[in-house]
Amino acid sequence: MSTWVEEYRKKLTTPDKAVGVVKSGDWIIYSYAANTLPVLDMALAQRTPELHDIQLLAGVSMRPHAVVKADPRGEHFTWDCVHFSVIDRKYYEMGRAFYIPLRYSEVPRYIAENISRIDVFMVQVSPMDQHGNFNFGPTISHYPAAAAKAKTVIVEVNEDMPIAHGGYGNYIHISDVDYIVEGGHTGMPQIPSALVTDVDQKIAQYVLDDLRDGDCIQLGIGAMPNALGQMIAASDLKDLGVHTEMLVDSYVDMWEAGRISGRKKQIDKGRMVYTFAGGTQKLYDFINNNPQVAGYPVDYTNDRFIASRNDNLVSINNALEIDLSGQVCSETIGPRMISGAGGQLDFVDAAYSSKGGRSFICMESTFTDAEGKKHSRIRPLLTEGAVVTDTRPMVQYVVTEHGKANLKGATTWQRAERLISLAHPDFREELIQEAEKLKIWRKSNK
Ligand SMILES: CC(=O)SCCNC(=O)CCNC(=O)[C@H](O)C(C)(C)COP(=O)(O)OP(=O)(O)OC[C@H]1O[C@@H](n2cnc3c(N)ncnc32)[C@H](O)[C@@H]1OP(=O)(O)O
Ligand SMILES: CCCC(=O)O
Repeated sequence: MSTWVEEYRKKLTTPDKAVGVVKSGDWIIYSYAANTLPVLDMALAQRTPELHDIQLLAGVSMRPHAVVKADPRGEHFTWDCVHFSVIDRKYYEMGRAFYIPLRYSEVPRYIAENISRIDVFMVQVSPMDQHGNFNFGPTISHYPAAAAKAKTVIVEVNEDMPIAHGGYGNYIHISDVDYIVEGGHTGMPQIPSALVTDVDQKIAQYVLDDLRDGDCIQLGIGAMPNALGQMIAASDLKDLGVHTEMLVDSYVDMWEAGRISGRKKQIDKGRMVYTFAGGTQKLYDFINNNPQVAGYPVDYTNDRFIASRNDNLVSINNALEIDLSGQVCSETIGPRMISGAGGQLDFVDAAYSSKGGRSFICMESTFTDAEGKKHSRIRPLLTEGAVVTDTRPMVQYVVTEHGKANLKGATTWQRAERLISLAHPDFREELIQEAEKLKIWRKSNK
């Protein structure tokens, strides 16, 4: 019997016993995204009445949580998110979730330096290999930092979790684990690609027109990046590379269509680099035992100095609104949280820092509210309470279904002119009047 099998037996316990280590006042990190924990979460929820003032650091939830259901008023567990998924956004609307404003690249450092202690790290992993390693599967993110900081590490084994190859940090060794819980076949969360509209396709076409053979791409989340992925798959682009934060289904389409080779990358040549993967079974099957993909901690993927070592890095992300000076908001509607800063600014910065690189911030020019009223996403000023995700000196290309504009180095009047040309025609006159009041409209334009 190998040493690791013996150690496995010693550390194997039931979910109830494992969560028995939690005490009132503890700080806990829950693994997230496709590693959202079903079994340990259920066991912890059963202890709700006896536990108080527990901080749960989580976010990007891809399954609902029993601890939130068991404590709808947040009297026992506080839900602190590094980023909101649709599920976390629902918790926030219930008054149950809080946000930690951070660039995603900083999360490991925040754990190492800015949290005084982590009492427990609970993480979903794949079954142990013969060397005593548990693979983190589709999400590496901040898990190595969490494991290094936590006083107690509990792994929940999911028999269905893919084994993902990585650069480093994609495994935790049994010697660094305190308790093992066997979750059985708990499946993988299935996140279907967002439905693509004609507007998404028009926006994606403007970006596609700018892509060149050998570019190294980062696609954000949502329908437009998904549309672009499908359009790249159908194009004749070749030798694309991938250095991204999130891996989604459309990368599999691009790979299968022969668009991605990674041959022109300066680092991680030939490999698709990411920090978390979320999509359908097609994606989880693709990453399983595939040496062509490499999962890394987020302070590698999203670090501007590392990412920008790849020439021609092209970042393509979505935003919610932009003001006429070029400040981009991608995370709130006024003061209402929608998602988070995530890795947007990391990649806007990295792409521009890369030789030949470019960054694209994309948005539909309008938003239609529940009453059917259209609002321009290009606004004189950001909605009161909105936060700035990308400051105006950082922003390069902005794209809507009405065109594409480069804001780098543009004066305030050029920004106003270029952005108004991207606005929906119904709003252009009103925007010009507001630009005049803001003293960013040239008299010679009249
Ligand atoms: C994982 C990665 O993305 S890696 C890329 C780097 N990270 C980032 O870019 C992080 C910041 N960006 C993001 O979070 C996203 O790209 C977003 C939020 C800007 C856009 O994401 P999408 O999924 O395309 O947004 P979507 O159009 O579905 O809008 C999200 C929500 O905001 C609401 N919303 C959007 N615009 C408005 C508006 N002007 N007024 C009111 N509500 C609005 C939508 O109704 C939706 O709400 P719901 O889910 O409750 O129905
Ligand atoms: C976890 C961060 C997700 C994002 O960048 O959108």
